[in-house]
Amino acid sequence: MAAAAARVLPKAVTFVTGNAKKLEEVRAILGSSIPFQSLKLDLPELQGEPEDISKEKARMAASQVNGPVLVEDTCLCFNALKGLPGPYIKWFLEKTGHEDKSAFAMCIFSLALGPGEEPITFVGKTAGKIVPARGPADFGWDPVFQPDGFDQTYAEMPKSVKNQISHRGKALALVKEHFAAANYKVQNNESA
Ligand SMILES: O=c1[nH]c(=O)c2ncn([C@@H]3O[C@H](COP(=O)(O)OP(=O)(O)OP(=O)(O)O)[C@@H](O)[C@H]3O)c2[nH]1
Ligand SMILES: [Mg+2]
Repeated sequence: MAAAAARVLPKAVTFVTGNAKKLEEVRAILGSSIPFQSLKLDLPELQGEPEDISKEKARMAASQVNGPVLVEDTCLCFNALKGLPGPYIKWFLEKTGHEDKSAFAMCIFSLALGPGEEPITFVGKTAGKIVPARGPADFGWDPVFQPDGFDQTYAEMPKSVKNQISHRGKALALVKEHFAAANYKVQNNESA
């Protein structure tokens, strides 16, 4: 019996983000494994469960792009605060006496093949702890997150090492597996 026909996409997948540092990492991690173009859009910052936020971002992006999109939502979550995500990090570090500085970085990619299509999610998590800042401060909380098994923070390690072990690297490994299995065909390959 012949294999199921590959799904034809009207154009290459667009990775939508307003964050240049994310785009830099996604490019480095994906290389030429998945042909994609990118678009800088400031999507609304939604509230809710990380997976729902990521899916909703994908729905909004797919309707704006009118085609297949990939988006991601990232958070740094503290085990001491039952996984409460990111924005309270400064307060957490300076004002709280929590003994438990363990945390995890989580990245949830969502792929929507077009407007109105249910997004598929890919989750990557890296466990570590929150430490006083070390290393270059050009990407969010990289200086204060030290992954388990390493004596450097994300900011201190070479990019190639971060990308191999990071929340983003792990989630993108799943995205790559999905693309390899799905074998999408792009109708009008005008991606760069
Ligand atoms: O130190 C970091 N290392 C990382 O690997 C990383 N990934 C994301 N972030 C930051 O975490 C917040 C998430 O927000 P976020 O997912 O909504 O992203 P964003 O709003 O910047 O872009 P986007 O939503 O347009 O894609 C933003 O402040 C990002 O700068 C990171 N910080
Ligand atoms: Mg955002």
